[in-house]
Amino acid sequence: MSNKIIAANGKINIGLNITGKLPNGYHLLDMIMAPISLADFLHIKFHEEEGDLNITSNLKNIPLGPENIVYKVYEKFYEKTGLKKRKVDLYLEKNVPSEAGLGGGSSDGAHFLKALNELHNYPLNLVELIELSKGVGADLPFFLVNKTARVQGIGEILERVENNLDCDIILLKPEFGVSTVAAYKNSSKIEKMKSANMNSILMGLRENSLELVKRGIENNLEEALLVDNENIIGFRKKLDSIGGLEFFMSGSGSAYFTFVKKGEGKTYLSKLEEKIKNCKFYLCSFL
Ligand SMILES: C[C@@](CO)(OP(=O)(O)O)[C@H](O)COP(=O)(O)OP(=O)(O)OC[C@H]1O[C@@H](n2ccc(N)nc2=O)[C@H](O)[C@@H]1O
Ligand SMILES: Nc1ncnc2c1ncn2[C@@H]1O[C@H](COP(=O)(O)OP(=O)(O)O)[C@@H](O)[C@H]1O
Repeated sequence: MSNKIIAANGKINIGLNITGKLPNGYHLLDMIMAPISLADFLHIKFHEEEGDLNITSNLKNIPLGPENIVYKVYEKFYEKTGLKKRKVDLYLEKNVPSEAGLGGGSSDGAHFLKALNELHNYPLNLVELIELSKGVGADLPFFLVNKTARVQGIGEILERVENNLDCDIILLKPEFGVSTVAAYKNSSKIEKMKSANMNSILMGLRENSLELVKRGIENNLEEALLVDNENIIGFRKKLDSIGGLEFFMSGSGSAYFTFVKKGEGKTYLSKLEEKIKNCKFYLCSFL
């Protein structure tokens, strides 16, 4: 038997353009994704004998059976490799809020897949891992590389990019969630979507220029939700009324983030806590 504790970090999307749609309904994307220090922890006990995966967690509002992303990865890994299923006990210590656009569940799944592949002495290479994980969720391939990257395709085409942005990140998670499916569905209601300026974002990340990064950010999924999602419309209004800071939605939301100067995160966070109610705040950094 072997025990492991693995950090499964979250991510933020820095700019998200929808560039097309596949016959299967999935959308083609062009976005920057960056790993952040906020993380879940996978407490894994791998047994010698054959068996099944048993998941427990500190959270009660996520599925702990076959609907859990980690369970889906477990099934697919053994199906693909043909190896005998190991008995595994997993305690999922959740810190990344769910339905936030921070990739919480996706990261759990991708990190568990890497641990399974290592346990069995690497039967799958990175291309095979990406192919397998993409079938579980579009956000999983990013976490297999887990470095700041330009992400295209449905989420499986990854090109690492330089990220020298030296700042504190404040995440804001309002108490409501957002359905990723609804966000994508809504995008077809918009004639002409704004477009994130990837060159400005990439240059800003490379040159550590917050200005260049912020100037380039647009998120087509936020634009889509602003069509008729009352929760997002109300929260966006609230954020726009706060002077001095710019807020950006991560992925399909409902979490937003803002960049502040390194070391000033705590001060800004307490000011925001006074101004915005029914919202959780997280101070973190790029990983
Ligand atoms: C929006 C993004 C941006 O990074 O992240 P989150 O906000 O979820 O963190 C991802 O595209 C979400 O990836 P993920 O959450 O893994 O999506 P999946 O489970 O694969 O798909 C859920 C549903 O979202 C839609 N979907 C997802 C990805 C994609 N490229 N096109 C889509 O249209 C499909 O309707 C799909 O059935
Ligand atoms: N390991 C997991 N952690 C969190 N949510 C999970 C997990 N497995 C499945 N889910 C389900 O996936 C959805 C949100 O997944 P998550 O990746 O946390 O959100 P997002 O993709 O918006 O960042 C929720 O409906 C939740 O019930």
